[in-house]
Amino acid sequence: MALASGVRFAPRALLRPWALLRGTTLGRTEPAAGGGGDGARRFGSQRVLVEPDAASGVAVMKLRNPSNALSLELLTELVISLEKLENDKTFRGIILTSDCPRVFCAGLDLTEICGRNPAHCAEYWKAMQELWLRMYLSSLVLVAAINGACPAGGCIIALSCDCRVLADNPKYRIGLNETLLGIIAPFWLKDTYVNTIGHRASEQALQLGSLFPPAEALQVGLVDQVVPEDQVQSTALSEMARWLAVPDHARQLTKNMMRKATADRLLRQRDADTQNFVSFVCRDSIQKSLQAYLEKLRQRKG
Ligand SMILES: CCCCC/C=C\CCC/C=C/CC(=O)SCCNC(=O)CCNC(=O)[C@H](O)C(C)(C)COP(=O)(O)OP(=O)(O)OC[C@H]1O[C@@H](n2cnc3c(N)ncnc32)[C@H](O)[C@@H]1OP(=O)(O)O
Repeated sequence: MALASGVRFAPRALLRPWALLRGTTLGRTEPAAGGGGDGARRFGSQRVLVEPDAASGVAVMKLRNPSNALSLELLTELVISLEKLENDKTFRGIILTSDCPRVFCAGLDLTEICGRNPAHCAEYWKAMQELWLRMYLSSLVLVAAINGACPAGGCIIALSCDCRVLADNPKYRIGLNETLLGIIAPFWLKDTYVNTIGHRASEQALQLGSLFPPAEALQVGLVDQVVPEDQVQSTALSEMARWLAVPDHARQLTKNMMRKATADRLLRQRDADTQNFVSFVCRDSIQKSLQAYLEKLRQRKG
């Protein structure tokens, strides 16, 4: 499997991705609902459903994990689906959206880093880096159709796309709220934020752990459009058409020119970034606050 980073990254899950997917439908195709014609075959896995439309060259990728928390399995399945579409010259764009009601993506799956050993935390963080690198540098046009809450790691997934359309619902807030959980966004999340909304706005939003409701997200430039919920998908398709109207080679080289330095910074320090992450999250104090936070989330439900 070709990796965005070259040769250094080889988490067990990605070396044996199919082992994780035993019993799932990844690799199998089935007719899309209401489809059946050319290009209407969907494929997917337990946690990622892909609805490809060969005629338009656009695939809709739907996340369908509980709360779309980024578990190791979800990260792995996302990378595999992305790679599959990247390698198929039929496709020029992906619309990324959620199949879970009210949540686009809940960010890091905190159960992957709470009560786990350092080796697991390292494997998990490398998978997170890998997904970000692949999305951020993807040659395809990625449009995020954000149809639910989008905190922290969810916001990073959205920021890795080329364009963001957010549903106009005050509950669907978006931003990097790490500081409020007592954790710190690593430099590459910070860089992605700065590249999108600028230095001063990022400085404020990161320190305050701001989660922006739709109108404010639009104002600060975190999203490109805010539309009624039932128009998110159609607006994402219109945005996609606008981006696909540009010749691929020119758009791809320009994207690379804009993003490469940010990605290279992580590639140069990937191991150190992993070590920082692991030593930080494995501290007793951080483990205690993660535990308390997870407990709060579980109780809130009841
Ligand atoms: C100095 C060196 C520094 C080095 C770097 C160090 C650290 C870097 C780490 C930085 C990166 C952090 C990025 C992150 O993503 S942290 C995660 C942040 N995410 C959140 O805070 C979101 C928490 N979730 C929510 O706010 C809500 O769940 C919601 C997304 C708004 C959805 O609300 P609702 O629809 O009401 O769903 P529930 O709240 O009932 O949740 C359902 C279910 O899902 C569980 N859950 C939710 N989020 C997570 C999660 N992120 N991880 C794990 N599990 C989650 C929740 O507990 C419920 O579970 P049960 O059904 O089992 O009860």
